[in-house]
Amino acid sequence: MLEIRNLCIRAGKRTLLSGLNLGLQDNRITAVIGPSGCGKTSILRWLAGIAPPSMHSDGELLLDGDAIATPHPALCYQPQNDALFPWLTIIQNASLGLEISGKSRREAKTLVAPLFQSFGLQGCENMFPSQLSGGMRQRAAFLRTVVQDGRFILLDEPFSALDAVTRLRMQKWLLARLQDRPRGVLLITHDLNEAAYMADRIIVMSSSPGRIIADLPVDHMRGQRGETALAPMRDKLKSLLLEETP
Ligand SMILES: Nc1ncnc2c1ncn2[C@@H]1O[C@H](COP(=O)(O)OP(=O)(O)OP(=O)(O)O)[C@@H](O)[C@H]1O
Repeated sequence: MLEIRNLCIRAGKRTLLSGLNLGLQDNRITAVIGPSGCGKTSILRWLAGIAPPSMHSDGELLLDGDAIATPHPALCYQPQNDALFPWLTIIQNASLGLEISGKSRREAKTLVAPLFQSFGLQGCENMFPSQLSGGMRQRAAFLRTVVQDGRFILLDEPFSALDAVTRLRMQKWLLARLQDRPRGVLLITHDLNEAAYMADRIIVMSSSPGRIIADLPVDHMRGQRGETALAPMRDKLKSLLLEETP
């Protein structure tokens, strides 16, 4: 269990978050939705230990009841922008997290290479990020994050740059991967259908300052949610967000 306790974030005189508490269960997908600017990315950056110096953060992070410092090897983070290094090839970028965690370059490439096919990146291994489309770069960043196999995976709009079919393919890939290797996932998304389709639990946030206004369990089994299950949840999320957005 990963627990955020009493997280306060300020940027200058502005309070973004004031006393946010959130527990994330192992092996569950928790989606976070909320209006633009309510602080979703700021929470993830804080969890990843990369909050910008212009923000002042205060709060406690506990893993199985013990306070931990960040960055922490149990937490893998995919930022909203792909953050690929332009001077590294795609396979070098995708292997980087594994290398940082102690794998040899060869070992890391052996683990990463077989996934290029499923990610639609076959043939791009030795290209540089500037030679790829935005959607391809986002998939490379997603690949880099999931292969690290952290106990908790923090995803900030991981599929936002993908076309509808590729997005669905990647969502299904992640669900299948989690079936084989259960992990806790914190998924930030603006796509209400994605939240309703993928998550076991959906947190709805409001802004100024950011706070949790709803914490909704999703009853149906992941990956087996047809339109009759998805539609009422989407409607509920939409009405909650409409109430909160001026
Ligand atoms: N480096 C920074 N320094 C100061 N303020 C920042 C910084 N980055 C973001 N902010 C401000 O913090 C607030 C929250 O931003 P954040 O990116 O966490 O929101 P968000 O909910 O993820 O938004 P979105 O859904 O648009 O990605 C915004 O008002 C933003 O302007």
